[in-house]
Amino acid sequence: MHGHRTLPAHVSASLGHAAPLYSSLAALSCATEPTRADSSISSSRSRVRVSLAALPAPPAPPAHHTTHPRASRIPAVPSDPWLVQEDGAGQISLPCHAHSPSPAPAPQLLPPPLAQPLLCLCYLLPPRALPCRAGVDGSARLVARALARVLSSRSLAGAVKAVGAGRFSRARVVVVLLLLRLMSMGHCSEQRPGFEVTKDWNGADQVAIRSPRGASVRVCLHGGQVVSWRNDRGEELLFTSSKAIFKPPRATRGGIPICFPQFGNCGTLEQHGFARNKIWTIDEEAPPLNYGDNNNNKASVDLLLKPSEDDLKCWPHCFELRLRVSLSMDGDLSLISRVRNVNGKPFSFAFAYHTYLSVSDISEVRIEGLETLDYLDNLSQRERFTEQGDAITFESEVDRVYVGSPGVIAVLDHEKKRTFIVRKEGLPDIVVWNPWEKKSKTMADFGDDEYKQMLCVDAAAVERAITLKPGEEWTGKLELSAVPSTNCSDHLDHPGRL
Ligand SMILES: O=P(O)(O)OC[C@H]1O[C@@H](O)[C@H](O)[C@@H](O)[C@@H]1O
Repeated sequence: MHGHRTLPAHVSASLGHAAPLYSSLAALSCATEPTRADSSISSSRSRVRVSLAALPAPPAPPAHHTTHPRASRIPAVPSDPWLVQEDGAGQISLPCHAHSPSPAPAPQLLPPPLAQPLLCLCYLLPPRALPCRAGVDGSARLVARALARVLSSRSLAGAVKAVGAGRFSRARVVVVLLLLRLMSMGHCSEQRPGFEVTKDWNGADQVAIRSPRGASVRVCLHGGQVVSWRNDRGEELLFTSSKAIFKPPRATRGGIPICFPQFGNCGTLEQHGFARNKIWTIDEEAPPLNYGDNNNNKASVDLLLKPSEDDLKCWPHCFELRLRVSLSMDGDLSLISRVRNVNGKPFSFAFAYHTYLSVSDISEVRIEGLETLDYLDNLSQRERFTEQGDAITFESEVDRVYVGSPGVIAVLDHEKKRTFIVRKEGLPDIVVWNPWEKKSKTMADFGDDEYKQMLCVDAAAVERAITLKPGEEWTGKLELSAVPSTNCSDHLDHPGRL
């Protein structure tokens, strides 16, 4: 049976904003050449073969697994968010099946006079102009060409002939092409690859992003908290306590809790503010970032927190707190937070990425980049001291706010021969915390000896509150890389690379 076909969700995701175009073309194809859409077609000239034939349907998702509306546009195979696969012989597989929570909408037929230039467009768009993941690895053009072939013919000329009878001057085709290209380029910088949404222990949504090389990050909507960051060998880079309590409204001991709008107990709110205890939402409509964040080669998810009625009672300021969590191809993790004042009057806040780094043994760890800085010692009523010359090492409890710190610091784990490079923007301070033995024993959600395996190094704005006037927005960025210690000097030599 041959009816109008929509593109599989996999393919739609890879085509991004261009997907409706291809769907329409697919519909046209089915209308004109019904037998071809379900069969494998080979082009001996191009050696491109596209198989739209039935592939095994993916297994039904487990009961605890939901697919977010946006995630329905991403591959069913979560380990491949970059989607389009291409083998050495130039073969592209476009699986027909992808589970989608809602029935696919019926495609709209394009009138041939419109379809003709659009088909040309499929052929002519350069990869970068396609606002999609496939564009990142350069295979969008191949997909477009292959699709066009499946739709109608083996060559552009044949395809155009098969699709429409209308005649267009070259100039008109070029104008349409340029317009569409401009439109797609506008979306290009903000287009983000997909992610997978599952449930955590408490039924709260959790977002997973995976890079093709195997690195991954998981973010919990409870707290907007990154709870796991793994490198491409699958090694966990963030610490989470074995005694962590994963139950809202308690903050989870580990990962990267967001401290907002208060840091510590310096204010009237609960310790570290309420953001880490709230349920965030996935932000489908995140506005573009004001400054350049090169999202190519990154997969990301945008989260949003707005104050509830209860929040407004204890902190009467209307805000929007956005968090973009991105994972690069290399496995670097970046967090970009934006706080917008949607209030009628100014407000001030503190902020910190309370980052629990996983270390081999705290006695083997040192921090470079904070030497000679002033710090406020939380263990001495925030008295101000100056760090003396050397890299910071650990022999007892530490709870300090290093003020006016540089944009890049390094945390070296001697035993693991691993260095965390911490880059930050918009966050002048670095908080360093390790509870050590005695305090560990007083913490219900922390193992007695776990202080040896963690070190909190928080990019933060603590000493001086950030003030926003009505309508103003603040941005604070953290980027984390974990590199072999032998390579870390490269990173430290380029402090401006954020
Ligand atoms: O137990 P919490 O609220 O997660 O805070 C842990 C620590 O977080 C650190 O950032 C603070 O500097 C410490 O003072 C605090 O003890």
